[in-house]
Amino acid sequence: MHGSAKIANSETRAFSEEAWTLIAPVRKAIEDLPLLEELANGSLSKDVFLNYIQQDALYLKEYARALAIVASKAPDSAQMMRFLESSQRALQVEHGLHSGFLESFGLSFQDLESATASPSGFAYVNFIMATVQSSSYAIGLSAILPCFWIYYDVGERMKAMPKVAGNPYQAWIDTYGDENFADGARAVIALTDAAAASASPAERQKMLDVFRRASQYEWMFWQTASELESWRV
Ligand SMILES: Cc1ncc(CO)c(N)n1
Repeated sequence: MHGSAKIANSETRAFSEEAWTLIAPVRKAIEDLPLLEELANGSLSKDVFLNYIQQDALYLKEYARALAIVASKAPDSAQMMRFLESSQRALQVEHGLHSGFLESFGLSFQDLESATASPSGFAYVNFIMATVQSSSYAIGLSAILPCFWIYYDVGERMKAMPKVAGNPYQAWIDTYGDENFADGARAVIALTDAAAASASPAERQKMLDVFRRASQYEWMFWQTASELESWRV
């Protein structure tokens, strides 16, 4: 009995390790993003930040729906509860963190919700929604995991940097460097590993594919927000 638990464990561990290694080039590109460096040192232009935060509010609203769909596919009530809570948290961040920033930048919540999703933001949420709606729980988890893991990773890195006095973006850093956010991200990693343990080889491959694609979109989301990307026609 112990033996098989051990085997399951090393197999499951392998999934998140393999997935994280697979996206090493994407992670490197994220580390090199000027937007994140400037957010950390407080030098980011307000226009770019506001554009990012507006796009992110639109994203989080849809992401919250995706989490609720993942919850509906979970095999037990503990996992359902986790994703329903995460869904609620995403909406709280949209309303709390984002509207807090808007106030300090002189915009209203209406401005936030009336914005149009950028081509890349739109593509990302639609990819996530299509994946969670049409796929198994395991594949759905792999599509939503990069959102947790990459922000957790960025939050940890920023937290380790010396604090810049008067950084107007400190609340953003604090949100994603928070221990609760870290705990949540680690829990989703563990659940994805557990789901991968009973996935067929084909399903496992699909899990890696969607994990990588979502990670690429995470990079793209920040990159295109810095470019103030909009619909060209
Ligand atoms: C685009 C994006 N991905 C992940 C997160 C973290 O919840 C976020 N706020 N925005």
